[in-house]
Amino acid sequence: MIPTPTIYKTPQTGVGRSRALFEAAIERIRVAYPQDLARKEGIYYWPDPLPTPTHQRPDPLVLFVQAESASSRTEVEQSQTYQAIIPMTRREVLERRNRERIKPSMQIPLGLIDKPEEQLVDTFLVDLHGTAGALTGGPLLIAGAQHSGKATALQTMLLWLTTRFLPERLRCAVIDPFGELDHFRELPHFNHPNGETLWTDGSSDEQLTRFINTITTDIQQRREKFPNQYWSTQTLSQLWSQGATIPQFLLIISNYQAFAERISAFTALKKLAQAVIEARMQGNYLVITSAETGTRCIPPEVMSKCSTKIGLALNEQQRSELFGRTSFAPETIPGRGLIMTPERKVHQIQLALPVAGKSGGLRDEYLKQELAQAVH
Ligand SMILES: Nc1ncnc2c1ncn2[C@@H]1O[C@H](COP(=O)(O)OP(=O)(O)OP(=O)(O)O)[C@@H](O)[C@H]1O
Repeated sequence: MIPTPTIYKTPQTGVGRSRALFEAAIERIRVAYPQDLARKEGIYYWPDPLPTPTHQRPDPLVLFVQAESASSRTEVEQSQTYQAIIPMTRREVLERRNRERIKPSMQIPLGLIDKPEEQLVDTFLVDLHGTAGALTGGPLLIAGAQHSGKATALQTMLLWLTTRFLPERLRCAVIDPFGELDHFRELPHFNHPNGETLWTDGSSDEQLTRFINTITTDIQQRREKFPNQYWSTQTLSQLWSQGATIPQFLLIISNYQAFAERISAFTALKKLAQAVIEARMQGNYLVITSAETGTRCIPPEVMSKCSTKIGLALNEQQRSELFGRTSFAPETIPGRGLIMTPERKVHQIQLALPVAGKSGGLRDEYLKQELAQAVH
């Protein structure tokens, strides 16, 4: 017989007190009626809350299962258990891609999503390819305040994609004005067949123009080889299975707002973004991050085409620009944000770190070591 939990009346004196009471009540129910027992009796049970990075535990959610043998990790770190969104180590995923015939996919696991109406916490996937129309996938915008987790989200995304796909299956190009993705720069996924590294900080118009020309020429050539109507009967997946090696192409423009003051660079970037957006069916994909959401920082023609938008620690006006007036303010936690789902509902998400580690400095070091592992 399970005792009914007792919830004591406590005078409510403010938000802090009501939250404490709420959490205490949940804790009592949890103790009185454990999840396993509830499941056995066929009772629907609420899922665990989204993992929250704290001072003591800054890395509760990571992309891959952390390999125990990572020799550089401290003993404390090795003994920690992490919630991983992919139930495999990175090495296992690398081995699998060398062994198996991998299909093209721009579904990227980025964290966890809370769906209270379904009493469900699920893997949060963004889908850069998408299938049927707006909001089911397509260009992604990650907008967030400073230090909200934009660069980390890009690192998690790049770690997943470059682990999952061999360089001949995925080509990446990055505009990274603040050097936040430098660790990935040496990966062969950024090498263009013409010998260029598809990487720029965009600090000079000349550099940016060269980078843009290389990409737009590629898009044009792919379009000439495989015109639009061709893709109504063929998919990249079919082409791969017939032995064609056409890589998926991903362009990342990090910190778009950094170009707002440079009119010619801003215009050139807009044209590049539009060219990639229009060539999605031919396997070209776009991800943008920005610390600002206004039209001065992201051209409306680009913003309106970003059918997936993630908002991290935004103010009220920015949230309403992204999600409309109905959205709510999540707690200010690194990697915690909002996303609008295809049903036009706004949900909370927690993004995963690329690797575990007690501090930003250590995580940086571990990420560098991970990426140094052979990719072939
Ligand atoms: N998903 C996450 N889980 C835990 N910590 C995170 C997460 N995302 C970011 N952080 C931490 O928050 C801090 C800021 O992250 P990040 O540099 O990615 O933010 P940013 O928005 O790119 O910042 P900036 O505006 O300075 O470029 C870092 O210390 C990082 O480790």
